Parts: sequence; C-alpha cells; structure tokens
Amino acid sequence: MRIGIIGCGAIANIIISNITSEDSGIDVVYFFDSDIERAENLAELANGIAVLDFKDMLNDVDLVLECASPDSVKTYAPTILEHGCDMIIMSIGAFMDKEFYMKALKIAKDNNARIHLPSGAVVGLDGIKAVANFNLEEVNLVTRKSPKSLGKDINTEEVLFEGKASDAVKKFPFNINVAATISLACNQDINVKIIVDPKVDRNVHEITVRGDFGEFKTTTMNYPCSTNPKTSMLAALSAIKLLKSFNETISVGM
Ligand SMILES: NC(=O)C1=CN([C@@H]2O[C@H](COP(=O)(O)OP(=O)(O)OC[C@H]3O[C@@H](n4cnc5c(N)ncnc54)[C@H](OP(=O)(O)O)[C@@H]3O)[C@@H](O)[C@H]2O)C=CC1
Ligand SMILES: O=C([O-])CC(=O)C(=O)O
Repeated sequence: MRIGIIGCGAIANIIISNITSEDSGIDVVYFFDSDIERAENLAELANGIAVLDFKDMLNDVDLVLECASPDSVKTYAPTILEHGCDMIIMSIGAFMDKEFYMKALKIAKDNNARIHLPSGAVVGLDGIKAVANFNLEEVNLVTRKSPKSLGKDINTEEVLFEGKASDAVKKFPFNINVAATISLACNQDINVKIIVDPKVDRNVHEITVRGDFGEFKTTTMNYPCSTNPKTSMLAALSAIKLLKSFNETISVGM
C-alpha cells in the first residue's frame, strides 16, 4: 500500500521512525507540509518525495494520512476523496461540523473511498462503539494537561472549558480531537471538561460511560510528544497500528 502524508510534524515523525515496509506492507512515499523544509526533512529520512502541492501525490497513492490540522482536513479531504484515495484522519475535530461530515461521507461513498479515524490518544473506543446503541445515560471526557501542553502561563489548576465536544474542538482545535472521536463513536455530542493542571506532566484523558450495559471508566495517562507537548505519543502509535492492521488476516478487538 502506497501512502502520502499531509503534515510533517510530531505524529508524522513518530510514524516514520517506527514503521518499515517489511513489517507493515506500507510504503510511505509522499510528504506534504505548508513548511516545505519539514516535508523535505521527513522525505529524506523515509527515502520518499516531498511535494509542493498535495495534489501531486494523488495519482500515485492508495491512502493519504492527514496529521496536520482540522482546517487542512476541510481544505484537502474533498479533493483526496474525489480521487478515490482512502484517508486516515488525525484531526478528527473537523468532523464535528455536521455539514462537512455529510459532505465528506457522500464524496467518499460516491468515489469508493474509505475514511479511517484512529482511536488516537484515548483508550476505550472499542467499548464505547459496542454500547453506543444501548441507551447511554452519560458519556463524559475530562482532559487534564499541563500549562505547556495547553499553551498557558499559569501555576494554579483551572477549568478552561466545560461544555459540549462540538464547542471544545472549536476552542481547542489542537488539544481535544479525542472528544470528537468519542462523540462520533457513540453518536452523541459528549460532555467535555478541560483542566489545565501545573501538577501533571502527562496528557490525561478520563472517560466515563454509563448506560443499560453498566458502566466503565478509562484513564489514559499519556506521555506528550517531545516536539509537540499538545500531542500524546499514543496518537501516533494508534495510527501505526491502524496502518499495520490493513495487512492482517486475523484482527483482534475493534
Ligand atoms: N486524534 C487524536 O487523538 C489526536 C489528534 N491530533 C491532531 O493531529 C494533528 C497533527 O498533530 P501533530 O503532528 O502533533 O501536529 P504538529 O503541529 O506537530 O505538525 C503538524 C504539521 O502540519 C502542518 N500543517 C498544519 N496545517 C497545514 C495545512 N493546512 N497544510 C499543510 N500543512 C499543514 C504544520 O505546519 P504549521 O506548524 O506551520 O502549522 C506542521 O508542520 C493536529 O491537528 C492534532 O491536533 C493530535 C493528537 C491526538
Ligand atoms: O494527544 C492528546 O492527548 C489529545 C489531543 O491533543 C487531541 O485530541 O487533539
């Protein structure tokens, strides 16, 4: 499978450093970034090709992996899907815009393309998907990050946001894509609290789900990426696992 990457930052660098075509059947060939130097550096590392225009990769890839920004999804995904290329999208917050979601869905269906949204920086999506249609009374996400991760200069704990996921992704587009992933998995605009906490050095996501099935809670205490503290390492690792799973005969879990 031939892949092109859009966005050559923290997630892309972890993916390239941890995936080989021998163990995955994946060839990451093209690299695009608004900063061409970043695309060139990563292309050099991966023995690939940096492109000045994302369209230059579309005739030669099976799948485009977006790890750039929610705006980039809205700008590039329609053209990519029209080409019949599959996509993995990390900036999942873009899909909380219902109109855009429906548009992307239609283009993908019309062009026989698939859109994959990895579990990213949280655990528990398997369970959330399983119980989604069984009368959920409560789905909550509490995210706790350091001032560095949230770009704040404060030394006391503070609730920065309390509300719905659809608002959270607008106010914190680079910190709370996981709220969109959970919302899409259970088909609800979930409740989100974002806390800046000087006592933590992890990106912590606590999910609580309650309904007819019972209740579960998951806590993910992520190490942030060294080059981008907003982003957890697990986000990149989940994309790597998803890429490798395309080549599996037996798949375990969801
Ligand atoms: N689903 C999940 O669980 C998670 C999702 N994410 C999301 O994944 C995305 C990538 O994260 P990460 O690798 O840490 O981000 P980085 O900021 O480290 O890298 C993103 C790169 O993409 C570039 N870029 C941004 N917008 C565009 C655009 N429109 N066209 C071309 N290049 C662009 C950036 O350039 P510049 O810096 O100049 O903007 C930067 O070089 C982010 O949107 C992030 O919020 C992150 C963590 C978890
Ligand atoms: O990586 C994380 O911990 C979560 C994150 O930034 C996001 O969901 O956008």
